[in-house]
This record gives sequence, C-alpha cells and structure tokens, in this order.
Amino acid sequence: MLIAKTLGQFIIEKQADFPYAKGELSRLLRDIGIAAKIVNREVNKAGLMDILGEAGSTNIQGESQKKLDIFANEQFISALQSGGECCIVVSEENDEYIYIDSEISKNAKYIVAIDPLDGSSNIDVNVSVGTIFSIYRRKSTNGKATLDDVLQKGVDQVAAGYVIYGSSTMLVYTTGKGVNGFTLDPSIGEFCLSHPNMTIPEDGFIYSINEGYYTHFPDGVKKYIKYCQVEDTTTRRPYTSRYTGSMVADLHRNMIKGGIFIYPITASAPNGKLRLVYECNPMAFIIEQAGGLASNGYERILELDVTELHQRSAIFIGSANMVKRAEEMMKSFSPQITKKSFEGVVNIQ
Ligand SMILES: O=P(O)(O)OC[C@H]1O[C@](O)(COP(=O)(O)O)[C@@H](O)[C@@H]1O
Ligand SMILES: [Mg+2]
Ligand SMILES: [Mg+2]
Repeated sequence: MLIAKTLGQFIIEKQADFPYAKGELSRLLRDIGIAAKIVNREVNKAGLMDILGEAGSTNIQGESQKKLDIFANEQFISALQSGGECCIVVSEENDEYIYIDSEISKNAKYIVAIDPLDGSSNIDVNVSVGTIFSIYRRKSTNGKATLDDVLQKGVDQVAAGYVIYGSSTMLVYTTGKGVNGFTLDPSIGEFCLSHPNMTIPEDGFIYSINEGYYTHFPDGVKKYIKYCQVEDTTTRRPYTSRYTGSMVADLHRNMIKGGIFIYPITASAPNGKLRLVYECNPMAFIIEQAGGLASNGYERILELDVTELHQRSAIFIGSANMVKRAEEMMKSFSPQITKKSFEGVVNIQ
C-alpha cells in the first residue's frame, strides 16, 4: 500500500515552486502543524481534561474566553516562538500584537495572524472547531517589525490555512498555488495528503447563515435567503440550510460540497462579527485559491483596507455563482450600505 505523502514531505517538495525560498516558510508551516497536533490531542479528550468551560477572562472583543481558547493560543504562540521564523504574532486572544524578541527570531521575516480556536461556542458540546492562520512577509527591512508590517491587505498574504478538529482532524492550506488538505493519521502522528488540489464547485445548494438574526439582516440578505428557499426544482431550490456555529467547519463543508456562508452586518454587529485579519482574509485566500469568491457584499475581502488588528467585516464567501447572486441582491436591495457604513454609521433597510 502506498504511504500518503506527509505534510513535511509535501512542504519541502513544494518549496521548489519558490526559486528564492530558503525554507523559512516551510519551517513556519511545520511549526503550525506541530501546535495543531498538540491542540488536537487536547480537543480529542477535552471531556476528560479540565479544559472545557470558561477561563474566567474576556478578550478585547468582550468575548468570554474558553479554557481551550487560552490553551490553543499558548500552544501556537510557543511553537512560533521556538520555531524562529516568526517576528510578530497577532491573535484573537491577545489585545495587542506580540513581538517575538528572541535571538532565534531576530532575522525572522514572517508575521502570523491566528484565530487559535474557532467556533469556541461549540467546544463544550463536541461540535467541530478549528484554528485559522494567515501569514505575511514583513515589509520593513530593518529594525523591529511594526504595526505597519501587520496591517497589510489580504492580497499580500503569502500563505493561509485552517485546521479542523472534527470527526477527523485536517490541515488545509495554500501558498497561492492551489489548496491542499492533509488528514492527521493518529497512528503515526503525521498529517498526510488526503485532499490534493481542493476546488469548490462553482454552484452549490447549501446556504450557511445564522437565521436567528433574520430580523436584523439588511434587505439584500433577507432577499437572498428567500431566493434560497423558493420552490424551483430546475435550480434545485430550495437549497439546504446548514450552520454549525464554527466558521471553519461551515466553510470546510461548503468547500467540498459547494455552498455559501454569510455573516452580514446586523444591528448587534454593525460592522459584521468576523475578524478581517485572522478569520475573513485567510479564509478568503483559501476559497479564492479553490475557485470560489469572498466579499463583504460589495468589495473583494482581500482588497479591503486593514486599519485595526481586530477589525470586523461582513463576509459572503463560497461558490462563485452563489456569491455573485448574493452580491446582486445586496446591490439591488441594500445599496445604502456603502463603504462609509462599515465605519459605524449604519442605516439597515
Ligand atoms: O453564534 P453566531 O453569532 O452565529 O457566530 C458564530 C460565528 O462566530 C465564531 O464562532 C467566531 O469565532 P470564534 O469562536 O473564534 O470567536 C465563528 O466560528 C462562527 O461562524
Ligand atoms: Mg473564529
Ligand atoms: Mg477564536
């Protein structure tokens, strides 16, 4: 039986795609893989460990942090610190960015933005959760890397990926040359290539949105939901509604089966809920590399200006034709929500 290629083997092999590569990015991806395995070990036996429930602290977004949020955050930060290829870490769980001031990292040129544990509300109920990461090369050439090096547009990412801790654990990533998925084989403790060259179908029949907030949605979103629910067998409608409450799990499913995930602005989240730097940008890079689209309803996510570490954005992401249709609805029924609206002045019609 042929042994599947491991993540480490694949990364080294793909290094040849980058003529000037010296292996730093490869080592960085290796470090993220190591931390993912440690988090996976805890997630798998969470019920037996004192790792479920609240940590008793809140993050800058005012969200109560789960013990596993903190644990995962510590694992990824320490793996990046000891790996030596990362000079700054931005994390959902840390108010400010972390400058890695160590001898081993003094020449490091990569910045990692991370959502250490995505889908925190699902930790205690054994529903799939994930990790999301985004990697940039610093722009400044000397001295300490700064906030300017961090606040780069999504288009400038050099790599992005996610880990899904589900019925199996997978790591999916892109370096801008397609998307590949690796499944963790616990018997050898290795991520092995299981989903080469992942692509998302142009059309899908699944829509993912928290309809509990329906009354607070812009008209364009309400119209799109109605469009999905219409009885029309020629277009295989009504579509199926699937929403787990974990962005990683919803996007992973939609990437494989086709579908659209929407987290729009709402009355309680006037700028959207999901964070541009470590949720929207990395997932948009992956989905675009798989042939899909990602926007805030009007503009390409990857082109959005990044002005704050924990900036939020609305997101419409998934199968290309579904996102286009949703954008048409937003432009027709919610034209008032111009770029300015995303700066907090919202008038939801
Ligand atoms: O409960 P809501 O408002 O539908 O939000 C669910 C969304 O929030 C998130 O849990 C936010 O991510 P975190 O768990 O990393 O904070 C997403 O994974 C998910 O898509
Ligand atoms: Mg998240
Ligand atoms: Mg999180």
